[in-house]
Amino acid sequence: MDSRSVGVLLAGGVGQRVGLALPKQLVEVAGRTILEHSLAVFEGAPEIDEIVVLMTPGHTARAREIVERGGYRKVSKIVEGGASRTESTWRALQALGTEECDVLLHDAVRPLLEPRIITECVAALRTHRAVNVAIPSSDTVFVAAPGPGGEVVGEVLDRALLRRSQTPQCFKLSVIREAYERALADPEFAGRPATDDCGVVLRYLPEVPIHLVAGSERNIKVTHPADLRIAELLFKLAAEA
Ligand SMILES: Nc1ccn([C@@H]2O[C@H](COP(=O)(O)OP(=O)(O)OP(=O)(O)O)[C@@H](O)[C@H]2O)c(=O)n1
Ligand SMILES: C[C@](O)(CO)[C@H](O)COP(=O)(O)O
Repeated sequence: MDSRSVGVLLAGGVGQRVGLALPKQLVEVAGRTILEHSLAVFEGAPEIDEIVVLMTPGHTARAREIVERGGYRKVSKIVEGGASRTESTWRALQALGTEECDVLLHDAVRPLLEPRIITECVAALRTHRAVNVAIPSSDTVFVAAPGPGGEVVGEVLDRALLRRSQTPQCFKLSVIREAYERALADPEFAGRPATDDCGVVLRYLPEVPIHLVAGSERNIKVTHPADLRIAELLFKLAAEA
């Protein structure tokens, strides 16, 4: 029998880099909030049984309104997010309890996620315990090094080996829970946090291979003000296609 699959929408951030009064997931793009675009993708995915939303403190009532008005029946919980992305993930794991399931942790601010990626992630979790979504880098990437007048180009990395992580990042619940329990027990974790959930698994459960599913250039993370315009354009192009 297939496992229950839970989509976790991480929407607990404040959107400091976008710099608006509202968290960016509550900003409207192409006629609806970014949060609602992401909700719609998970609600419409036949592989997803349940959705848990992590929302910025002070905005859970708005999230509930969006969920109720949009009729997103798979949403089982709206939980307050933590002070960092990893804290929000941990809160989501606590809200899920201990019964084994597949967990797909998604940045709510990636509203252009394609259903194909969810399908492939859920399929991959039948044979793998951890799955990431990634794309190759089309830019050359190097390590910046301190130089005489500021930063200079340090080591140029082998681009053929480089990938850019996206979301959803997907795990058996027992795996991601164990990784987080070890991270939270490590006094050094707070001072050197991971920038994504795969980073937590890689550091604390290195014996678990993280299988890769191909992401998409469209699956952008709305991070800076220009990304709102890019997302709008991508939705427009999709509607015209
Ligand atoms: N405490 C946090 C911080 C981030 N996130 C979520 O993680 C995703 C990726 O984070 P990011 O793009 O960094 O969002 P913000 O933290 O809101 O942005 P910023 O860093 O510019 O403040 C977003 O969907 C965001 O809402 C979260 O659930 N809880
Ligand atoms: C999880 C992530 O989207 C993978 O690329 C990224 O690490 C999130 O970074 P952010 O600084 O929290 O936006």
